[in-house]
Amino acid sequence: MTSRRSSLDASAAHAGGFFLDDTPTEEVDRREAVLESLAGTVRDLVDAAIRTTVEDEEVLRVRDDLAALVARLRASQLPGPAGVRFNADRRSWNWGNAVVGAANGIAPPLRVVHGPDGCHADVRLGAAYEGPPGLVHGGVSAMLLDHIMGETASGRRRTAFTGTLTMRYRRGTPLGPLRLEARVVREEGRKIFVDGSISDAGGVTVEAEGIFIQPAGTPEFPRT
Ligand SMILES: CCCCCCCCCCCCCC(=O)SCCNC(=O)CCNC(=O)[C@H](O)C(C)(C)COP(=O)(O)OP(=O)(O)OC[C@H]1O[C@@H](n2cnc3c(N)ncnc32)[C@H](O)[C@@H]1OP(=O)(O)O
Repeated sequence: MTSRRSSLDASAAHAGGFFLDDTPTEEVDRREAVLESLAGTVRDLVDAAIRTTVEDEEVLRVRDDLAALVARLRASQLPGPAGVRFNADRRSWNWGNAVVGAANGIAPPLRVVHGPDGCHADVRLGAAYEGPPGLVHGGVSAMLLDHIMGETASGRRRTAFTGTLTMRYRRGTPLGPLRLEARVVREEGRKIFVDGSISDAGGVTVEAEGIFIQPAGTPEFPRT
């Protein structure tokens, strides 16, 4: 088995909280597709584990099989979290991210679409995201909005951290298909004010207002 650490870790040089990594875009794309397919199966596993009704003995056999699979993946590991990396092409990848991480089986994952008036994402949340019966956990709603609003503030050209996030839960958000939207309302110096929402087929379920801050001294790139 080939270890990826040599190219995806040793080449990385720390740069302002992000990692400049010299892995060629083609190799990043290939590895991402492989990890993404694994994460999809892990996601399916999480849902299956929550909803299984098979007998106890079978659950315990599956547990043992899974422990053996985990040991195979542990044969070669990064020393810590995956971090955020980018290369000279400005191809960035954050495979462990809690919301969009391609390798993260507990990320929904959100696929954020950047448009001229803001960002949106369509997502289907299943049993793993339940809070009240049949409804999305309020913290999950906040997490997803935090991410899409942060990405909107960032605009793929600067770093923007959440300073303040205010949520208004108008009604329960049902598990199932949902749309998230976010847009920049205004900017004041390093502060970026962003509105966001989650909707189901019946309209808005959660509204949010956020103040995102571009940390002092961090670079701003031209829009792509
Ligand atoms: C190319 C790159 C692409 C990158 C893509 C990445 C996309 C990722 C998307 C990820 C999305 C996920 C996102 C996440 O999950 S981000 C993770 C969650 N957030 C954090 O961990 C942030 C922690 N906090 C900090 O790091 C600092 O406190 C920050 C950076 C926020 C400000 O520290 P800084 O030292 O810079 O601040 P300053 O004192 O110079 O003040 C500057 C101005 O800001 C105003 N202010 C300060 N604090 C707050 C506040 N809390 N609310 C409202 N306003 C605040 C302040 O009054 C002042 O205003 P004014 O007096 O000038 O009017």
